[in-house]
Amino acid sequence: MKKIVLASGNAGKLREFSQLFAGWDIQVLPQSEFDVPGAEETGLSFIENALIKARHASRISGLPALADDSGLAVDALGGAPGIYSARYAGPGATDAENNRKLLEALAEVPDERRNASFHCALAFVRRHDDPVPLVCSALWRGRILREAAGEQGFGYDPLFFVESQGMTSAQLSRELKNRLSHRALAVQQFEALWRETMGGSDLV
Ligand SMILES: O=c1nc[nH]c2c1ncn2[C@H]1C[C@H](O)[C@@H](COP(=O)(O)OP(=O)(O)OP(=O)(O)O)O1
Ligand SMILES: [Mg+2]
Repeated sequence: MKKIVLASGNAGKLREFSQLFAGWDIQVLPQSEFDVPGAEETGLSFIENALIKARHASRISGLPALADDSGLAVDALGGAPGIYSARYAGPGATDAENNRKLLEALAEVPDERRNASFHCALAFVRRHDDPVPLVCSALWRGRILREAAGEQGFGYDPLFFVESQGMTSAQLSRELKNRLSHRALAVQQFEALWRETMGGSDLV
């Protein structure tokens, strides 16, 4: 089976991807298997950072690589923390620290102005210098609660209220989150691009 590297060190993402790619005829291996260290995320957009991470993992592993750059954009904060979501409370911040900082930043914001969206950009490269990467992105709308609820998922999930389900994304089953989320929607787009581009090719 063809192997690709999943250019992420985030255990929550890796769990979701293993389910999202379950039916595919490719083997998706985490970058830790190739001793790929985290890349410096110097881009100004999710897409730029996804490309940086994919190229970095492909360069080190010598395999095709797929990266996810994602985060939470809060309307009342002008789109923050955005691409800085993972480092919102500082370099190496934990999910709990980031969530606490978000609640503090929104302490004075009324319920009707707490809209937010999760964004996910995916980038796939066949080689580190691939000039025609596959790139796609998607978003998922929700609202930021005043306290955490739910134990599933990771990151900002306990604060992200999904209106259509009446619960946070940390209260959704793994299956349901993987049908509704920004990451699930981006993988659907990726599948279409993959079929269109890779169908019948020996590039990967
Ligand atoms: O479904 C999600 N549910 C909750 N939180 C989420 C989700 N998706 C992204 N997030 C948050 C987590 C982290 O604060 C940031 C991603 O940052 P991001 O740089 O893409 O990932 P990361 O540094 O954790 O791992 P890596 O870069 O190795 O993939 O957005
Ligand atoms: Mg990161």
